[in-house]
Parts: sequence; structure tokens; C-alpha cells
Amino acid sequence: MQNIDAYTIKHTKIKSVDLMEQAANAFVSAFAQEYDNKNTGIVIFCGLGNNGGDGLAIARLLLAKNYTNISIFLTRFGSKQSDDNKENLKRLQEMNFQVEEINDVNEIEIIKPDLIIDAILGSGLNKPLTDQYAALAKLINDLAVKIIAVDVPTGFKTEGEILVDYNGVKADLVICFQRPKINFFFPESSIAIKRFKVVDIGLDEAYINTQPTDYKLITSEDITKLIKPRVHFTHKGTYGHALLIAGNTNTMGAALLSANACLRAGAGLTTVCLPQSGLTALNITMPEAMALPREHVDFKSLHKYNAIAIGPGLGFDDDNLIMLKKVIELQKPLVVDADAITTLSNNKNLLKNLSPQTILTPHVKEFDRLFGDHENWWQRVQTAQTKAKELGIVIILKNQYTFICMPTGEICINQTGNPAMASGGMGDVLTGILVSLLAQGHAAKEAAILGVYLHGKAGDELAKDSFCVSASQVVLQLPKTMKMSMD
Ligand SMILES: NC(=O)C1=CN([C@@H]2O[C@H](COP(=O)(O)OP(=O)(O)OC[C@H]3O[C@@H](n4cnc5c(N)ncnc54)[C@H](O)[C@@H]3O)[C@@H](O)[C@H]2O)[C@@H](O)CC1
Ligand SMILES: Nc1ncnc2c1ncn2[C@@H]1O[C@H](COP(=O)(O)OP(=O)(O)O)[C@@H](O)[C@H]1O
Ligand SMILES: [K+]
Repeated sequence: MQNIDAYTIKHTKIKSVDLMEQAANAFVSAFAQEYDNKNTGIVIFCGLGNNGGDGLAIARLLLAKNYTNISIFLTRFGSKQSDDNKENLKRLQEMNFQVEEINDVNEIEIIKPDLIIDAILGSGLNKPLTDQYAALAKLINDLAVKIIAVDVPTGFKTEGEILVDYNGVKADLVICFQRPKINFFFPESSIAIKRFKVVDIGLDEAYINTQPTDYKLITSEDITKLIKPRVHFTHKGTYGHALLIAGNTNTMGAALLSANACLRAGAGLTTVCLPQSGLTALNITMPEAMALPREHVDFKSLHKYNAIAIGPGLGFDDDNLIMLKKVIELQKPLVVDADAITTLSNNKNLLKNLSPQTILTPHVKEFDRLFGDHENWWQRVQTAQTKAKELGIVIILKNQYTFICMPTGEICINQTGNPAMASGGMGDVLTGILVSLLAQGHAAKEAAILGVYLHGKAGDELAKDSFCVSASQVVLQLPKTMKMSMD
């Protein structure tokens, strides 16, 4: 971000203090949407760097918006004060507003406010908090009031492993500038962040997009470009034939959910390879789908399918390993999920044979089973990136924010989806969507981006007025979500 600031300042001829003003303005607009009561008791803690400078500018802008109940503390714990911080302190003092300057946490006397704005340290953090900073973070957290952080909670590292003994500010909301920080997407961030909002501060977007980075956020514009419209004179043959190898005696539902998702994501034809015992259920619930009883599979016949998915509710019968090996040998576009991932974990030599159009869809446990235990998500995502490159496949590491690791080393982060979706069968639905998209001719990379986004988006639409969302509901919502995402 620092080089992007520098570029924007140089090329748009904006002064850094004006960029700070834009950032403060963007913060205040977002803040006012959440807290519109002008009598809210607000305490703002500012440091001496640019994050503190933002805090001072925010204080002035809030005062101008008639927020009257504001106290400001400037923490002089270091000696270096940034120029823009000095300038904003001056501007505030020129308004005859009293800024309380403190050299030691023990000097702070505050009456419990309604909320605290944390502008002590931002992205400039270069080591864990110690001494005065740690004591101040504790004091703030112990007040047990709402905390809104400017850009980053003080003490929160924006990139790299998040420490388990985090001692920084624990924010209810982070209003962050221009782009979320990569560490916001790891579950361990929940120790410091309940929620974040990203605001545009006017940095040069075109330039940001030219910056080399491994991470890319998936946007709705990406999806609009990727969805293929249904075209006149097309027929079922146009949209591919998907084969789903799934289901077992006690987990037939996984096969049904997956197959239904495959149909509803638009595959021309869907065949389900399931045990004989599941045929009645399939025929009754999904007359559109065809069946291939698992007891009588002629492997030569599998060539005709455009894409194959294996794993949901598959179980661990002896034949499943043979099935997995045969399917890999076909070198077709392939999704390997659930029990088939566990089977791969026990037969890691198969990994190197996966076709370049393969997508693996592990959740955290399946991922660690496959690639070894990880202490944290930072490490896990690094491994996913390395393995996707090494094996030349796409790895979808599923979570609240799903990481899609490409063979090129690129990591696409998906932000759709929500905790209302945290229930069984949700991953089976994703697999059905993915194989459907592969069968329709999308490359693995595209199918992964589209599938993960649409799956989460359907869940988001349902969660607007529902406490929880079931996998079957997501399946039903899918065609609407796809239609709406086209423009
Ligand atoms: N494009 C952007 O991202 C913009 C960023 N701005 C603000 O600038 C912030 C970054 O500002 P700075 O680079 O001045 O950094 P900070 O304000 O985060 O920190 C400044 C100082 O803290 C010291 N420090 C770091 N870690 C410490 C620790 N653990 N204990 C004690 N001292 C520590 C540093 O040596 C530095 O002197 C952002 O978070 C944001 O709030 C905005 O003003 C404008 C635009
Ligand atoms: N809190 C959440 N926010 C967003 N997505 C979620 C959340 N919980 C679950 N999901 C999504 O639901 C799916 C769950 O997959 P998985 O654990 O394999 O489910 P199952 O094995 O029950 O089918 C993943 O795609 C995941 O991203
Ligand atoms: K902060």
C-alpha cells in the first residue's frame, strides 16, 4: 500500500496530507452510517504516525459533522511524529479543540464512552506491541465498549502468521482503506476483528491493479464476464454431460444434493454413479438425472463424459480406490471432493497423476489430512499455493473466505458466503456446481471462481431474511443467482 500511496501522490499530484484527508472523510462517511447519533460519546486514541494522523483528521471531520461529545488522546509514546500527523494536530488545535497529550498510560483518565476510535497504530506496525502500547490496548479492551479501528486494529499484523497470544486492540468494526488486508481473511483474525468494511480513499485503482501480487479478490464484475449466456438453438448436448460418482448407504443424500446442484447450475446432462440402493431415491427426487449403478461400471464407457466429480458421500469401500484411479487415468476435467480426498490422502502417489483440469475441494480437515498438519491459516494457504503450483491443479481451500489456489501461484479470495450456510451438505452442493461448470466447457480456473462465488452468493441472498440456510435451499436458489449475476 505504501508504494501505491506514493504513486498516487506523485501521479495525481495529490499531497499526502490531502490523501489523509480523503481517507479520514471516507472513514467518517462509513462511521456515520453506523453511528448517526450526534451525542454518541466518542473517545479517539491517536498515535504519532499516519494512522494517528488519520485519527486527528477524523476528529476534526466528526466535529464538523456536529458530533459534539468527543475526547481525543494523542499518545506520545515514541519520538517520531509524521509530518501529516503534525499538520492535522495543528488544524485541530486551530479550531481551539483540546487534544490531551499523554506520555504514559497511567495518565489516562476517561469516563467510559459509548465507543472508542482506535487510531494508534495502523499498517506501519513492525513488531508485536510492548510496554505502553500493550498497556493501552489492554486498557481500551477492558473498557468493554464498542471499538472502531482506523484501517487496522492497533497491534494487528496485516500479513504473515497471526500470533496466538495477540495483545492488540480487539475491534468490533474495522473501517479499512481501499483494500482489505490479507490477514483479515484468516479465521485467526477473529481475535482482533469482528467485522470489517472497506472504503475507497481515492488511490489510483488502475495502478493498484498493475501491482504484482499473488492475491486477487473475486468481484461481481469477474463473474459477469465469466458466466456464459444460454444461446439460441442450443440443446442439451451443448451444455455438456457431467458424471457424479457419489453416495453410499448412509450418505446417499450427498449424491442427491450434488446431482441436483449439477442440474441446476446448467449441465446439459447429469448422470449419477451411485449404489443400486440409491436408485429409487434418485428417480423419485430427480427425474432429470440418469443413473449408472456403481456395481456395474464399465470403465471404458466413462470416456463419454465431459467432466467428472468424485467423492460426496462416497464412503471407503475397497472399490472406491480402484474407481478413483480409473477416473484419474481418464485425464478429464475432474473434481475430487470429500471421501475421495481422504482416499487420496491414503494414496498420495496418485496426486502426481491428476490432470491439469483437476479441482480439489478440501475443507480444513481434509486439507491437513492431505498435506499435513498446519498451525495456522497463513501456513495452510502457503502450502495450498505451493501444492497447486507443484501439482499443476486448482485447489479450493474452503472456509468463510475460500482461497482458490491456481497452478500459476495466483490465489483468488472469495468473499461471498456467510455463517448461515454452516451446515452439512453445503460442500456437496459446491461440488455439483463445479462439475456442472466444467461439463459446460469452463476451464478449471474459471469453474472454480464461478462456482465458489455463486455458491456463496446464493447463500447470501437466502440469508438476507433467514437465520440459517440449508444446502437444498442453496440448490434451489442457484439458477436465480446465476441469472442475476449475468449483469
Ligand atoms: N493508502 C493508505 O493505506 C493510506 C494510509 N494512511 C494511514 O497510514 C497508516 C500507516 O501509517 P504509518 O506508516 O505512519 O504507520 P503507523 O501509523 O501504523 O505507525 C507509525 C509508527 O509506529 C511505529 N511502530 C510500529 N510498530 C510499533 C510497535 N509495535 N510499537 C511501537 N511503535 C511501533 C513505527 O516505527 C512508526 O514510527 C495506515 O494504517 C493508514 O491509517 C492514510 O493516512 C492515507 C492513505
Ligand atoms: N461461515 C461460512 N461462511 C461462508 N461459507 C461457508 C461457511 N460455512 C460453510 N461455508 C461453505 O460451505 C461449504 C462447506 O463445505 P464442507 O465442509 O465440505 O461441507 P459438507 O461436507 O457438509 O458438504 C464450503 O464451500 C464453505 O465455504
Ligand atoms: K488503528
